[in-house]
Amino acid sequence: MIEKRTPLPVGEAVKRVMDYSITSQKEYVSIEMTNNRFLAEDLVATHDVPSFDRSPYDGYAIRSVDTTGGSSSNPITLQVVGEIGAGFVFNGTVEQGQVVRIMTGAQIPNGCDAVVMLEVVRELGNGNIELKRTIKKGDNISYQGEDTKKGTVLVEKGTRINPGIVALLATFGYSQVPVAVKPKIGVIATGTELLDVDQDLEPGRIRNSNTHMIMAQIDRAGGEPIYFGKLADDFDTCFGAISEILSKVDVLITTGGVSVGDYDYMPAILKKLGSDILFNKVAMRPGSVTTVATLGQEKIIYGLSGNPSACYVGFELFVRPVLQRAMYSKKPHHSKTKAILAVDFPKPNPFMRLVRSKLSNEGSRIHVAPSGLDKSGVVSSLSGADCLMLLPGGTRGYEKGMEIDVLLLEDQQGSEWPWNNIVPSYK
Ligand SMILES: Nc1nc2c(c(=O)[nH]1)N[C@H]1C(S)=C(S)[C@@H](COP(=O)(O)OP(=O)(O)OC[C@H]3O[C@@H](n4cnc5c(N)ncnc54)[C@H](O)[C@@H]3O)O[C@H]1N2
Ligand code: MOO
Ligand SMILES: [Mg+2]
Repeated sequence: MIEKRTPLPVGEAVKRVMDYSITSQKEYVSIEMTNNRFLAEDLVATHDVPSFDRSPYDGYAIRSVDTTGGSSSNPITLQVVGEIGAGFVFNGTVEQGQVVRIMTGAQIPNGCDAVVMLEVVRELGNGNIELKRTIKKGDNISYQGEDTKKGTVLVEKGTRINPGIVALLATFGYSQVPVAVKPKIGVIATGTELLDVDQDLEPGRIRNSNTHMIMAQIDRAGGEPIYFGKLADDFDTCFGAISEILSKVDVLITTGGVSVGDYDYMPAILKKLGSDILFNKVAMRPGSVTTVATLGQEKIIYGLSGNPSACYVGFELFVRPVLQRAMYSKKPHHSKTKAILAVDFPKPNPFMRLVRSKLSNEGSRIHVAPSGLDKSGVVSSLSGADCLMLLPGGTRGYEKGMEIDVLLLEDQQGSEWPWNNIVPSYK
């Protein structure tokens, strides 16, 4: 008799894994290694930027009062008393009728309150310049602190570091940066049919693609995969290997063997391990057989489906947010947005469908279409997928032109909780 499983709504299943959290420690890494890592502390401005008033142009630093009344019919002559490039400071104070030749980035000399660009003055060749206009106080000055003020929290702990954040880290002198330690995730494939990537095809057998895909997904999510190879569908072999791996990692992902087939040993292995099953059936397609179990307070075991598309979706929904939150992210889930359905989905389905899809700009609207064949066992639809359509179940199907929700796979912003208010559209 086949065991009866009760399907859990997708949001409820995600909530169950999120209730069981893991947390990363902090480590310091050199700034060159920080792109895509997660900040383990708030990034606070340790000084004003710029830290001194400076020139945004190549030109002359002047006293605006000296240009009063200046015009094409009343040119003003001023005396050049110095010259500074970026990195140099003019010593002394600029007096009435004097200017300093100044280059972009150099500190404004004492006494000056504006800059005129090189293009608007005439060099008279005798150490003087001529100016045919009146300049206002403050013209062409980048003031101290106009970019950012000392003490401002510029980036919150838990934010994924991007090139702009790297620029801030450098600006404030962080040569060693506090980041979250990457969670280490064990990955293992089960399936007697599986060949290694470098093996030739044999009758009835396929190459193991799932673990390689998942390791790339772990990397994309900011974690560190540890590959434990593949196992044949044999209870004792799988039980022994999985028990041993669990002593080495806090999170283990297995693929295959979670359904009800004769060689699907994961349910029995999880039982013998004494794990608590958070769920073993989710009201979603693909990935309905996705199983998540916990062992004590410390370990999570993900039994992802063997079917490639189901495996992929199971990771993005249930593993990724756990990794992101372990690294202090406040927005650990994929972000959700609206798009216009570009094709019909006439077939109703009792479960929510998560269709691997691609967005495109059509005029002013964003359209979404499947990125390939919408079947759980399909691998080719994954390469072009940048989002998952969310088509709630129990409807009479979906029609081209309807506005639907999609989860963005490549978006770095993330969301706090995308699983509310997913509105089913009706024909
Ligand atoms: N009688 C029923 N049969 C099935 C049900 C069901 O409810 N009743 N569920 C179906 C659904 S839905 C899914 S999804 C699959 C889940 O299968 P398993 O997780 O048990 O995975 P396997 O049986 O091991 O393999 C399924 C499929 O995937 C291929 N596979 C497995 N591992 C890999 C890998 N590492 N790389 C690439 N492809 C892999 C495998 O060869 C099979 O074709 O069960 C349905 N059946
Ligand atoms: O659980 Mo299966 O992935 O629905 O096809
Ligand atoms: Mg199976």
